[in-house]
Amino acid sequence: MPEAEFFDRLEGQYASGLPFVAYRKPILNGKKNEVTAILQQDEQLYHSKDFTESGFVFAPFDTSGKAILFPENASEKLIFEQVVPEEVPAPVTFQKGEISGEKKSTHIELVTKAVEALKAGEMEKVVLSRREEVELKEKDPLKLFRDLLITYPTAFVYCWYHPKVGCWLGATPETLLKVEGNRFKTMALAGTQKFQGTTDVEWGEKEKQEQQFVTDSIRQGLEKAGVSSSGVESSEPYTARAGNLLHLRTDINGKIPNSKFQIPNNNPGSAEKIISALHPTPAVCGLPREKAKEFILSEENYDREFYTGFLGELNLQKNVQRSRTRRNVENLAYRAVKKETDLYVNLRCMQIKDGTAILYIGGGITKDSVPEDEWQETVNKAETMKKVLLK
Ligand SMILES: C=C(O[C@H]1C=CC=C(C(=O)O)[C@@H]1O)C(=O)O
Repeated sequence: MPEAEFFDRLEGQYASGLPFVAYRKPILNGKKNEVTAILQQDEQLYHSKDFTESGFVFAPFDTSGKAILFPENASEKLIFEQVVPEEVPAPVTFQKGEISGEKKSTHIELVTKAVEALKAGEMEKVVLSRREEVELKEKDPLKLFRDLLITYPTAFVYCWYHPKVGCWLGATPETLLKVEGNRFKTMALAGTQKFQGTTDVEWGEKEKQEQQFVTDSIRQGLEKAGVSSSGVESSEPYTARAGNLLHLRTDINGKIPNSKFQIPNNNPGSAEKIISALHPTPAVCGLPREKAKEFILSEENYDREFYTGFLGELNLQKNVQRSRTRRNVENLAYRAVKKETDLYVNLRCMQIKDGTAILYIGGGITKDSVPEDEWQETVNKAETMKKVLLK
């Protein structure tokens, strides 16, 4: 479908107050640039019971909250091929919004309290966050989405809307889980520094340790979910760029080994166990998970809602390129039911409300964290989104 028609349909859906999501997966080696939209045909709020359904899921951080679903069978799907400029545009210079001194001191107090608890051995790591409001010049979320698409080719970029919930936008670097057939992929992402023209950088002990916690805990979680460690492979940690930031990343992938967790095409729901083993990862919550979650819920002083939750395709019918060769015709029955789950952690995101963007930004705290540095890290992360909002 032509790009103009795609966005006309989305504008129409938004103007009619009907739910939709538009998204593009990270572009790898300049290859895949499909932008997809899922347009729900009614304004009902559907929920996923156990991730056995098919559709697009939008889940909150707090697992006691319900995950919202745009069911595949109640939605229309649109696709256009994004033409990506050869050169990614240089980061836009933008006016820095004033951040109040009060915001800074509140965050520093929160981090200081956490460092004390970490030093006392109550937890090993906790991820703490804050919100920041930015007055929007461009108030149309779909225009902001178009800017995000161009600015962040290697992120999962989305714009999600439901009249009963609100509008969220983001460009996240973190995969929660990808399942195709009986293979899965996930990643351990943590540690942050500013990108200054090269990915060839040194990492401090604090960041290395913080990221190792995430890798270890994901592997343990997978094992608890029944995925034996012998079926899991991890890369060495490496530096990955996300906009104006760098993170330490380990890719983890493997085979879902026993028949109980096989994900054959007629049993699309078996991703559930792995989802609950992974979410919320120590990249967004902490370790031990329950202690860190308790600390976050009692000390952060606001509701994260969908920030650090997850979103993406759930058991969604995979797009198949159908050529007319005989072999493909014969394979069609099998191919047409091929399902894919592709979920991302909702980071570098914002909520659009009454002409204002509410940005959500956080960072991992360990006993060695320096509160002033942690504050600066949230300022750097906020820039990722402000680049598009304040240009
Ligand atoms: C919680 C966030 O980032 C996580 C992901 C990558 C690196 C992180 C860090 O260095 O602290 C965080 O764990 C956020 O961006 O709001």
